[in-house]
Amino acid sequence: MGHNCQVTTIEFAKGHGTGNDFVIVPDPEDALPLKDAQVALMCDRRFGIGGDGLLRVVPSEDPAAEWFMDYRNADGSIAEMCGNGVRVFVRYLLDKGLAEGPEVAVATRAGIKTVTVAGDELRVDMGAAEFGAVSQASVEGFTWPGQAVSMGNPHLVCHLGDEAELEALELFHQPRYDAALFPDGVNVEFVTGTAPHVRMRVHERGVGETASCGTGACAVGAVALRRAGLDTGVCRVDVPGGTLTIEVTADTLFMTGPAVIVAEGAFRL
Ligand SMILES: N[C@@H](CCC[C@H](N)C(=O)O)C(=O)O
Repeated sequence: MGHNCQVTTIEFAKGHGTGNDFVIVPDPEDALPLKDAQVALMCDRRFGIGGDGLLRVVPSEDPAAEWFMDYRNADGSIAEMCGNGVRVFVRYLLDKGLAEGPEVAVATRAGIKTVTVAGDELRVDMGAAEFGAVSQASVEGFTWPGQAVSMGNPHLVCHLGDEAELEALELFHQPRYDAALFPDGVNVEFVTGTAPHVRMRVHERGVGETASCGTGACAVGAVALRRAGLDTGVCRVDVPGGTLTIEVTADTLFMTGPAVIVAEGAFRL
């Protein structure tokens, strides 16, 4: 890559949702099956474009949706779902005239997600949070109990004592977790506050600490409501990059938040 004269250029856009940023690669012919190393290079903040993940826009094989979101983490690994990513994906489709609002169905590895334009923001039917075992996570010798939650992808939601503890947390490295419970890795959220308003930081599988994680905020909102004794309700989740609103209903969970496209270009691979 980059050492011979043959240069391939790849059209891309760049977008973010509450600071969780993505390289978007339109691939309407499904002709660019990017290798892990190529994804990692494009997501590299010094040697590439920079992003927490990559969203390849490819035709869907499911008749219920026109487009499939091929989501990859910054290290090139595949994840089942990305909540901020799906809003950014739909913002891109709408901007490019590849889909018509106000409701857009997107195929993902975690099934079809319906995204609805809600003023300046986008609201996603994420499907119900699935609660798993109680486990724990450790950072620098400190251990907190955590609740396993699946939003299609795996999460471990840990409640901390106070804001100072959350601020002081060192999330440069992957927190330690029970590898038997999460054989494919896990996204770990650290939370303070109680529903209807909580704050979180997150260490994402395949990425590191990010400014936001949509599926993580869904897991955190669902756990916060349950801890408050509520089966349904609304919880505001503040992340370092902004705010997401989580609504739990009797049979599903909605996430509402911003999605912005900030740049377009051609990457020389
Ligand atoms: N940032 C995403 C989650 C991306 C996938 C995650 N890192 C995983 O490996 O499961 C979101 O907004 O949900």
